[in-house]
Amino acid sequence: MIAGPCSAETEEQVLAIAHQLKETETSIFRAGIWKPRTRPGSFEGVGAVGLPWLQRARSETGLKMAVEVANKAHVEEALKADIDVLWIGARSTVSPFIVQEIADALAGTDKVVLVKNPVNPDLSLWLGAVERLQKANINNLGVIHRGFSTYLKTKYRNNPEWQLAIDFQSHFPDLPLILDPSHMGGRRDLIFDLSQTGLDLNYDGLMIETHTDPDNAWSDAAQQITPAKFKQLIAELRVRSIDVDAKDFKIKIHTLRKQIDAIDSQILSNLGSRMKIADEIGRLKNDNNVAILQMERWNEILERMKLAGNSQSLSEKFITELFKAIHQESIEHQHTIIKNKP
Ligand SMILES: O=C(O)C(=O)C[C@]1(C(=O)O)C=C[C@@H](O)C=C1
Repeated sequence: MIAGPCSAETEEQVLAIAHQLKETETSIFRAGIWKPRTRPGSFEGVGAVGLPWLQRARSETGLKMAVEVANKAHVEEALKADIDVLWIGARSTVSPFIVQEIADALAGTDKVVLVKNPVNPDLSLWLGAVERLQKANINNLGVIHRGFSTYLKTKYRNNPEWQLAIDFQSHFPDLPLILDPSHMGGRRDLIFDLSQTGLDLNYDGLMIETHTDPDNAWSDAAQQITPAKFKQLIAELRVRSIDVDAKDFKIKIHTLRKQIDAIDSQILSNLGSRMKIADEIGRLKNDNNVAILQMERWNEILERMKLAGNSQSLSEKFITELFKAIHQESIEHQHTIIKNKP
């Protein structure tokens, strides 16, 4: 559990929050000292003067201290202050130059370094940042999933894109994966559900912004909660185990998974049959000099499937993505046919 204010504001604020969090499940206290803000003019952090506040909070509470670092100077200051955990923010992870600068400044450290996902949903940037740190011989690594920018309007400040984090994990299965529901949701009322989803997906930890007076926080007021609310939220969360030994569970899940395997094979075989028909249409189009893309027909299929999906409790988003992928594959098949048989 990592908790603490978005920003360190005053020494009193840091100490008050840390003392309240000491009575909770928190093991690491977070506080932004240098705050990268999208636009100039808002509070950009107290800077290095806040580091002694964190040192005092650590000696009074025993909590480990975490700050964000965004360049070489920040790393040097944070290491000098013996901060325990340093995290690289989403706006830094997008920049290989900055990540390299931070990695060089941290080279060989045994401090814990956490890498937030890049602002945009680009898996390679996230992987690349971790690789740069590993190359600099930094071995106490972890990652933080805080969601991604999107031009689509969603209820989240940063869209979760859960699959991207799962893809990340398949590349680095041993790195601790932490969820940041505060930045993902951007709203207090979304923190619980996001946290529970994280635990259901077997995340290793949570980073939650907490403040003694959230409404008057100097940054990100809408997404912070009081230490008391944090304590209650943690108590209500259900931590899942990856597996249980219960015989009944094992038998039931085995049977259900067999059913899924059979249905998956059926889906694949149906897709293969559909593609064979698309190939035939491709040959017909080629013989008659007809264009591959048939917008009207494609729209008709999509609308019909969305309606049918609805009655099977399948979301419009899922149906659209599924059929777009099928249509794309069909078009690629027809291209291959036309290329090979002019
Ligand atoms: O109906 C066609 O013309 C097809 O080639 C089939 C199909 C499809 O896969 O459904 C593929 C491409 C067209 O844009 C429309 C539909």
